[in-house]
Amino acid sequence: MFTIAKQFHFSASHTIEGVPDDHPCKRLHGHNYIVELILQSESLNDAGFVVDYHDLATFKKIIDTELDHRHLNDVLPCPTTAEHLARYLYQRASKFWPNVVAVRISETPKTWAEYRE
Ligand SMILES: Nc1nc2c(c(=O)[nH]1)N=C([C@H](O)[C@H](O)COP(=O)(O)OP(=O)(O)OP(=O)(O)O)CN2
Ligand SMILES: [Zn+2]
Repeated sequence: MFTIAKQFHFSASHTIEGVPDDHPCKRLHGHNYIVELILQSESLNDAGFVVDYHDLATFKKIIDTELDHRHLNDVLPCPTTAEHLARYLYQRASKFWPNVVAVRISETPKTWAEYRE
């Protein structure tokens, strides 16, 4: 099995509503998010790729258009946690690349959340 991954970046603000009032994430704040898109395949195409990294430019466009420099609470129809964001982007990506296996989101250098089916 071959696995590839590519990182993408965006900046956005959010609040998390479902936490106690004294939780810092209830306050308006932002992150420089890192998104990792992970794809797998048992075979390679004629060029020797799972997917050409260049073809993932469509995913960058989705992130830039839908998430970058936005308030995530206005975008996602669910809590704006890293977990939900990972699932949202997995579902967007898997429409274009059926061999997406996971999306991983980092809000800080010390944390990540991943969605895979
Ligand atoms: N399981 C989750 N926990 C938290 C999420 C999340 O999306 N999923 N999000 C947040 C905050 O939005 C933000 O990411 C802060 O995280 P935290 O690691 O607490 O960041 P800090 O820089 O404050 O961490 P230090 O403890 O200072 O290292 C919170 N939890
Ligand atoms: Zn946050």
